[in-house]
Amino acid sequence: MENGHAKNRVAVIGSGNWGSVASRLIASNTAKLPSFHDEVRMWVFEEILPTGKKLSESINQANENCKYLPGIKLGANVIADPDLENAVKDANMLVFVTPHQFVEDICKKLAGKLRPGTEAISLIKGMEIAVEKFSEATIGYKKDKEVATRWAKLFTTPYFLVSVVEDIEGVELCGTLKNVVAIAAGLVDGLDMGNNTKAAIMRIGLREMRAFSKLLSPTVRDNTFFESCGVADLITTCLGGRNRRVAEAFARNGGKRSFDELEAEMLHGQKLQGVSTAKEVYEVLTYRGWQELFPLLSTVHEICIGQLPPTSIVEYSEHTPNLSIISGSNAYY
Ligand SMILES: NC(=O)C1=CN([C@@H]2O[C@H](COP(=O)(O)OP(=O)(O)OC[C@H]3O[C@@H](n4cnc5c(N)ncnc54)[C@H](O)[C@@H]3O)[C@@H](O)[C@H]2O)C=CC1
Ligand SMILES: O=C(CO)COP(=O)(O)O
Repeated sequence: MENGHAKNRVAVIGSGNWGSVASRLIASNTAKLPSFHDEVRMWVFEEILPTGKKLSESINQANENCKYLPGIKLGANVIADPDLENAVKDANMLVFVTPHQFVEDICKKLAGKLRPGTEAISLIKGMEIAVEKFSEATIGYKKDKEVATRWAKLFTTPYFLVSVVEDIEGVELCGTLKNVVAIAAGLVDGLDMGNNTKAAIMRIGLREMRAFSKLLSPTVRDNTFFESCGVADLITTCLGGRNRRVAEAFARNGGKRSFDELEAEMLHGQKLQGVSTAKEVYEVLTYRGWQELFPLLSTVHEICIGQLPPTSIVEYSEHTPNLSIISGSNAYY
């Protein structure tokens, strides 16, 4: 018996690429661990496939998400459920893993529908784990290490190492901000600027991530940026992620085709997070008067909305008066 329940029941809210991978990973553990019910309910945002079949039915029949994670069996104990309320009604552990733009609406629908004492985690990390290549992740927690450890147990496998860090805000902000830097890295790729430029962009991006996080939330720890959720996730996403790939196409098209158009064409229903995150970050920068402190984060948004050309990603330094801060000794950098 853990956290007051006879057995923990897990529901995964989301069934995209990472949502499907997470469900598979979790289900492989719930099937083995006596403190968990075997079944993992996976809420599916219902879609009709080109065959005319419902996505949720297709997943349950094939034990595979043919749209978002084709070719990978999820495990017989993963049950796709298009009814959000039904998917969570028996669960005491919720795993949120939808694109962030949908979370508010989902939370409104869940208000008042959860069992008392229900715990939740938000997934922020991305790697090639569906095919069981070695990777790792970080769980951020506040005070209660026992809760964090229970979540870590749910995710850890021999090929997926999970560490816990007492810094929720730092872990969250790492996962959020690296998607903006990934857009910058993709632009550099699309401009054929080469590895040195890309490495410089990643380095400046990491410094801006850390500085922005610490300004926003002074409890954020430096060490968090050296965990898997920090530098490792930044590297993987800048080398191979969806944000990087679509940004590369955006730059190759000279900014003439919008991110929305390229996302729809290239990702087939998967969602970019970096473009909307850049906008949200920009709003904070503008509101707080921090724009000049964060030239990279600001420039990414201005490029995404067509205010600046893609080439500005390597030019902002020339007309940004505060850039010296980045290489200087500013307390935040
Ligand atoms: N794919 C990856 O490697 C990783 C992704 N993440 C994060 O996890 C979150 C989810 O990403 P993925 O699972 O990759 O999703 P995805 O981008 O592969 O798929 C999009 C998902 O959104 C759903 N959707 C579309 N419209 C919706 C609506 N109106 N309401 C609710 N859902 C809707 C789709 O049905 C689909 O499940 C994102 O924030 C992403 O950044 C985190 C780590 C790794
Ligand atoms: O980690 C990820 C999202 O947070 C995956 O990155 P991409 O969406 O760029 O593939």
